[in-house]
Amino acid sequence: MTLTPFGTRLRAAMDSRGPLCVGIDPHAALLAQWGLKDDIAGLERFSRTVVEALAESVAVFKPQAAFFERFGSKGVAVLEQTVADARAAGTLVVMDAKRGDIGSTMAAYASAFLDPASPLFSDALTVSPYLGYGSLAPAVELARESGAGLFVLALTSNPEGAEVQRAVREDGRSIGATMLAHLAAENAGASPMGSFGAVVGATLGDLSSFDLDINGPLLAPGIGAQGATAADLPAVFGKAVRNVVPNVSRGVLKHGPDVSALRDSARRFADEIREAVSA
Ligand SMILES: O=C(O)c1cc(=O)[nH]c(=O)n1[C@@H]1O[C@H](COP(=O)(O)O)[C@@H](O)[C@H]1O
Repeated sequence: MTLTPFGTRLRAAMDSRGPLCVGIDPHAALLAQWGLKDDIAGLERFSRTVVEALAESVAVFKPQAAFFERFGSKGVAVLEQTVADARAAGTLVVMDAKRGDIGSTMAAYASAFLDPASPLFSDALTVSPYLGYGSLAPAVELARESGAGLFVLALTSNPEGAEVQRAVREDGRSIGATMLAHLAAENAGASPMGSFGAVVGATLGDLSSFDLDINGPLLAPGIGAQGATAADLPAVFGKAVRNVVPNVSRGVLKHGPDVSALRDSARRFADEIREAVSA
């Protein structure tokens, strides 16, 4: 089965729903705050509530796999159901599993998340290129084949990322800039945009020294709990802001379990983003 390329599907979703991506991050502290137990039933209720509240309004959900994996196989079953429910409701799913390995093993990670026959098949997957961008080739190949996408960690939102990502190579280019250049090459010629995105934190301040014009999506975590705001987006991303998919997890999720409070919060973020991006 081959889907329409992820970049095309994402652009359509961004145009019709706005670009907001809500993270499904069932932190133990959030389960407690929602009055749920830190167990499978709590995890299941949390995830179902987020999908029911927001599946019709947001472009993308990004479930964070670790919060499900910590419950073992039953947690992974909830993750599968969450992905299936979200996709059945017409919302794109970016699986945040941050996979990255030597090529032969990367092929197995790719088939786990990017093969349409897999129970965990998602529209896109977050991947780490720090075993070398080339080690991601099996994932790039399978994504092209199935119509899925990737988000490659380029400039992450956390302060610790700089020691790797801003390190400068012999050719004078930073590692982060090199990842962006690889993605631009991957997306060359794609229209309306390619399926190979970069993760670039909204927390990073002025990024005008980086070429963010990769003809692909820029997943931008950091709004809300990590301190960035929607109003920061134009200053951080410049002209590339049109391709930004801002992610908010705790900033929205803390308003649950009340469905209308979750919806109001996501709507507020979406409005702020629209205002900032169109200004
Ligand atoms: O790949 C990611 O999604 C990611 C990359 C990054 O640089 N920073 C980052 O925060 N994330 C993820 O984005 C989400 C941010 O969550 P909040 O800080 O609660 O909005 C978490 O699931 C992080 O794992």
